[in-house]
Amino acid sequence: MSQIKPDARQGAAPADIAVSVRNVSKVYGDVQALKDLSLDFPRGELTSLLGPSGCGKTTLLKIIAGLLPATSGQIEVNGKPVTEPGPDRSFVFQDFALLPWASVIRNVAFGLELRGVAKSEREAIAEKYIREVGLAGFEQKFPHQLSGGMRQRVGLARALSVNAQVLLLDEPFSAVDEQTRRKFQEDLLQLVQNEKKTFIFVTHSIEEAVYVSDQIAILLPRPSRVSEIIRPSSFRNKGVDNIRRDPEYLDIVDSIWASLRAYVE
Ligand SMILES: Nc1ncnc2c1ncn2[C@@H]1O[C@H](COP(=O)(O)OP(=O)(O)OP(=O)(O)O)[C@@H](O)[C@H]1O
Repeated sequence: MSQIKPDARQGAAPADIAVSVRNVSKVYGDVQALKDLSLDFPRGELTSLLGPSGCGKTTLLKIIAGLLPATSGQIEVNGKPVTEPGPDRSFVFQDFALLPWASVIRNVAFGLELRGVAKSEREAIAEKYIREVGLAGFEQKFPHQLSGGMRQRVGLARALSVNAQVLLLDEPFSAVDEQTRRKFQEDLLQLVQNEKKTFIFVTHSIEEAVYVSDQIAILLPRPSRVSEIIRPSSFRNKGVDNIRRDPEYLDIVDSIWASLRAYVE
């Protein structure tokens, strides 16, 4: 692994940066949620934001999505300042945000429908991503006929089908059981490899962050700042079944827990 202190990050992170967060602060009334936070997200990689509850992870994700203005500082996606939501980014919400009256295929194709893409074309694209997230055969089902985990996959397929280059995932696996969660994590690794998109992933789980990430940004609270950036190196290509017993994986999990345990009330 490489551990990068935030102020030394430029030297060690890959040069091809898809999303750059520079000196971002966010104040809600008298709560300073983020303070002078800077962080780079390398293109084609998955970066996790990990930190105690209330440390501003969702706030940062929403600012990158353009759903919330920063109080100060800049965000750039592919070198362009973010001022509002745009087609280059897609947010997968914690609570699914599916259309209850629409079938899986219509839900997945919905972003393309809004963009005026013809029905046959958008359904072909939706089919591809429905397969890729493991929902083949469920195209004509409705959200209430699916488990929470399956609904989450519909949200992910919808985000992929609009071909956004940056996918923002806010605790996408929090509502599913442990076995489903593990399967999702494996699938996510595969998706990151296949899709070459930039994933920004919020999670509360140290193990999950280490399992799925190319880069982990540890955020500490009150006010939120980046305390450490960790880039696991040795286990990523050893196969999904071997990661959890890899010595580097176990070391990183332990060292993150040592950093965060003081913040658990
Ligand atoms: N709309 C809001 N108005 C006022 N304060 C807010 C608002 N949204 C978030 N906050 C505060 O900002 C801080 C950061 O919240 P945020 O939800 O970004 O943290 P988080 O790390 O995502 O938390 P969690 O892990 O619990 O989801 C918290 O103190 C929270 O109470």
